[in-house]
Amino acid sequence: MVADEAPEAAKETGCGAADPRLQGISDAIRVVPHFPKPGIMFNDITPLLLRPGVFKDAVDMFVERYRGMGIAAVAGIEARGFIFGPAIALAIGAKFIPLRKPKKLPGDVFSESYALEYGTDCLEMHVGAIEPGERAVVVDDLVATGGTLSAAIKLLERAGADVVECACVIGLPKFKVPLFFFFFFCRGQPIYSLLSQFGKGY
Ligand SMILES: O=P(O)(O)OC[C@H]1O[C@H](OP(=O)(O)OP(=O)(O)O)[C@H](O)[C@@H]1O
Ligand SMILES: Nc1ncnc2[nH]cnc12
Repeated sequence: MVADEAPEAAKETGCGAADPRLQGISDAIRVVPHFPKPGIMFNDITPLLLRPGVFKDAVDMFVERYRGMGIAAVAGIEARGFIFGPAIALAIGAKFIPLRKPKKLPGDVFSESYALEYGTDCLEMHVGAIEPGERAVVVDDLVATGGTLSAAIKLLERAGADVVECACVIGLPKFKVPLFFFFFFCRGQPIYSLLSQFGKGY
């Protein structure tokens, strides 16, 4: 069942309000109140994954945006960035870089800690995964406070990468700085999200 508070198609994030695929993507997001903590409205993308056509629409929209842009690497954030990132990377001919939670990667790593809507966490990336000057896109399912994306951008920039954009299915207004600024930019990098939750009372 998909709750009617599901995010709306983004109006101004560059993907075009009229794209008919966005309604199906929006309809396939389930909002679960009070998960994993009281007060959190959890946006669950798993119903979308059960609809292959809708899942493909979401991946295709990212691929259409990033194909031909000289993107060398798609960096996916554990865990839900691992669902969308590899498909996008393969389709645009880029490598996939997993940005993992602590102590999962066996080699030398860069580490960045960050604050979450419901806790704190850390991301790690293998040293040598990306070369200085390579163009990268960061992929995740959702941006809320932007803390996770900020940590991902910091990791890539520490390795000398050129982070072109961050790509998410859902943008939630959990902003710590003025709304307009933060929705479109995270550490100076643009955020492209297919859906947004503006005006829904979050
Ligand atoms: O914009 P932010 O406030 O940083 O929140 C967004 C992050 O939160 C969720 O992951 P979570 O940390 O819950 O990890 P999980 O995917 O491993 O459950 C989501 O998949 C993003 O990575
Ligand atoms: N409200 C939310 N729903 C799903 N994932 C999240 N990550 C951070 N906030 C979230």
